[in-house]
Amino acid sequence: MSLFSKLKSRLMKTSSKLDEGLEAIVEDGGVESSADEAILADPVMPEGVPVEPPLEQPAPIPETFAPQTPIETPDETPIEIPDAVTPLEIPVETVVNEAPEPSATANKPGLVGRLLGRKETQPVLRRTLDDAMLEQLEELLITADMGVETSMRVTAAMAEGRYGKKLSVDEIKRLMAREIARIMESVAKPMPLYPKTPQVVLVVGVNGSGKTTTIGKLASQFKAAGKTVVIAAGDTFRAAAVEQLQVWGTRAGVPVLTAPEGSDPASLAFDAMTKAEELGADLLMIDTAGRLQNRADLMEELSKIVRVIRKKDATAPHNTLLVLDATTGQNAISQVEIFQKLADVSGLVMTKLDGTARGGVLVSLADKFGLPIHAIGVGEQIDDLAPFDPEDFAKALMGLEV
Ligand SMILES: Nc1nc2c(ncn2[C@@H]2O[C@H](COP(=O)(O)OP(=O)(O)OP(=O)(O)O)[C@@H](O)[C@H]2O)c(=O)[nH]1
Repeated sequence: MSLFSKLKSRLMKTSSKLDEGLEAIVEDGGVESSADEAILADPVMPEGVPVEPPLEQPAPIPETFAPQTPIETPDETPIEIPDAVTPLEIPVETVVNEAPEPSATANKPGLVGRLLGRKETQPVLRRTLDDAMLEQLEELLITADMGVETSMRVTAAMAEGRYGKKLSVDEIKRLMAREIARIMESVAKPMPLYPKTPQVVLVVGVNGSGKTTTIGKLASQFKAAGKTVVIAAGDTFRAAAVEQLQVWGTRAGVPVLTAPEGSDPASLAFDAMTKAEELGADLLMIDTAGRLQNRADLMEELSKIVRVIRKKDATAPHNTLLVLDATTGQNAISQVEIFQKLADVSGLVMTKLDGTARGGVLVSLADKFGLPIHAIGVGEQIDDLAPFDPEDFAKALMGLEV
């Protein structure tokens, strides 16, 4: 199964919610019209046109992490990621030359066609885009957790130049997917890898958001890329959290450094730095506690970890990943606001996008904060961490085919 098909099947809850909603909206006052009517109404959106304008070059294949020019050591060459980690299944856009010319899409058969028995195009239900319809579309996006502002932005963009025109469900989906992909384009950035080692990755987020699982998945991908990884179980106050991380370490084949229950997480982080240096590790991933009940304590805990690791490397941590749970919907927005105050968040990973009808929250996050989205979690298995591709995501969210 291609990565896109997998993503699409995993995002089914959000897309089917949007699908059902869109059908109900178009049925409400929609009239049947021939398929070619849309072309007359809106020449820029013939059916089958790709969401994005055709690319001259094939789109780059996204990964959950990427080599990048170092901050501190600009002379060193970026690390090369072996092909083993390239998500080979990701389809490269091949639709470039397949978009039919509008005239070719107006495929009502002529006399010869009719004589040869070609069928008339099936009539499609379309509704005229007016204020009432726009309001309904906006509400639908809000129910998928896209947030009020982002939902308004998406519907306003799709309405531009199309007010009073007739639109079908499929046309609305394509217009929306195009706008969503546009909003998310600038935040789709794989996690940067630096030549400086050990690269310290601090992983933050509320308990249960999927930090442990994401660390395990990332460690497994790094390992497959030939990197040496060390994990530090920084949530020393919860034995269950440490055990869970050990399970993931075993799965990924990566050592997990632990400390006795209740010991100082900063001291563990310091020891982990020492160990990672001794082992010549490329990456040190530090799990942290996510108790928001006492924010002052958590802030102190996180800043102490940072202070201590900076004694060994003044540039650390090199990444601070905030892990967010998609099933919390708009609550993820306030989590970003809180963690931005607690730590210097450098990028996001959104988990549990499978099985939730609230996948639109990622669009809202991208629109509101513009923080890089490195990867998305689409299941509980070790390989269920996908690179974030805005176009595939937008299409999957809207239930469209590539
Ligand atoms: N369906 C699904 N479940 C996920 C995903 N990521 C994590 N989970 C599940 O979410 C639950 C919590 O994940 P953890 O990784 O333990 O979360 P945590 O943030 O480390 O939580 P604590 O250990 O309590 O701090 C587990 O049951 C995971 O299997 C995902 O992408 N999809």
